Amino acid sequence: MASALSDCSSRATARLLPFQRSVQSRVSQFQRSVSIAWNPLGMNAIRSAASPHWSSSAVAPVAMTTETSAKVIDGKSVAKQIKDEIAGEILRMKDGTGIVPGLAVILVGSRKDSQTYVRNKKKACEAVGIKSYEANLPEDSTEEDVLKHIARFNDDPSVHGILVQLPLPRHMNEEKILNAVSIEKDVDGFHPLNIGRLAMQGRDPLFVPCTPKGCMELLHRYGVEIKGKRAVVIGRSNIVGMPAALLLQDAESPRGYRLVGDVCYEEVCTVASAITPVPGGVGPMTIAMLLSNTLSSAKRIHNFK
Ligand SMILES: Nc1nc(=O)c2c([nH]1)NC[C@@H]1CN(c3ccc(C(=O)N[C@@H](CCC(=O)O)C(=O)O)cc3)C=[N+]21
Repeated sequence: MASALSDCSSRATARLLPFQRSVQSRVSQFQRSVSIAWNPLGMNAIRSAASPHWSSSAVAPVAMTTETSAKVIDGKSVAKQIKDEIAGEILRMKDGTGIVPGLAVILVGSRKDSQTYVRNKKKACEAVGIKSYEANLPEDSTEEDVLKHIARFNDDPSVHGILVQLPLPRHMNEEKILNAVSIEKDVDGFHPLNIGRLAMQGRDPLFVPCTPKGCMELLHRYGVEIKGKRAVVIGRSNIVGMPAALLLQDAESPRGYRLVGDVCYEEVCTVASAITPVPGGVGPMTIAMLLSNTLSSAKRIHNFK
């Protein structure tokens, strides 16, 4: 048995061969979103495996002509549940302290996809009671312009999370800009210090990157045990693949690297016990985790338990 998280930023595009009986998942980023597939029980067990952890309302079978088909992990419904929990916590915090969490998003340029993501994040913030702040800078801004906005948000006590929408225009040094975000407000978890801490035993990062965190949360909420399983992560981008691998290792999985390839959803459905769809899988979870990180940040900064 094996599982895989694949990151479509990698060049690997091989299709899963059904006879391998291995589990594949796909974690893509940016324009595409993410799938997780998991086969903890093996193919024969799939149809009879009615684990008590699987909430029937959150699980739907995929229409397939083949004999077996994976449970579809409903990221959208889990994300909604999490957002409801967050909204409750924000009310409690507001009642207790008068403070509401604030998220600042910096968008440079006018990429349509980035504008859509930013709009969706803003809507999600409003829905749970997070105040959102926005800085929209023109494509030809300088690094210094962006750094100035980061510094302003770093110093603004009503802002608890800062997100610099990626990708940045080519003329900018991404590392330099992400480095400037205060580590206490780095709700994306992209600051080198947060990523470094994720890799170190016994030094918890202040924030875990939202997409891999969302994948782990889906596995957790669906009762999928990670300990002792073999996991394959495809792609090692700083924001999805690499932190995903670190989080899975944390769960005491054996270590090792091997390139497997991208996933073919239709084929994987026949061998995996569970898979996340696109849309409605990891994408909505990414946003829910961003809200969760922003809430945790506000709680930490104001010492609200
Ligand atoms: N600093 C930064 N942090 C990010 O977290 C970040 C980023 N930059 N740049 C872009 C990527 C992409 N990303 C997505 C979030 C939600 C969906 C999402 O909710 N997708 C929906 C589909 C939406 C649609 O209808 O197209 C779904 O999968 O169901 C997708 C992609 C966050 N990103």
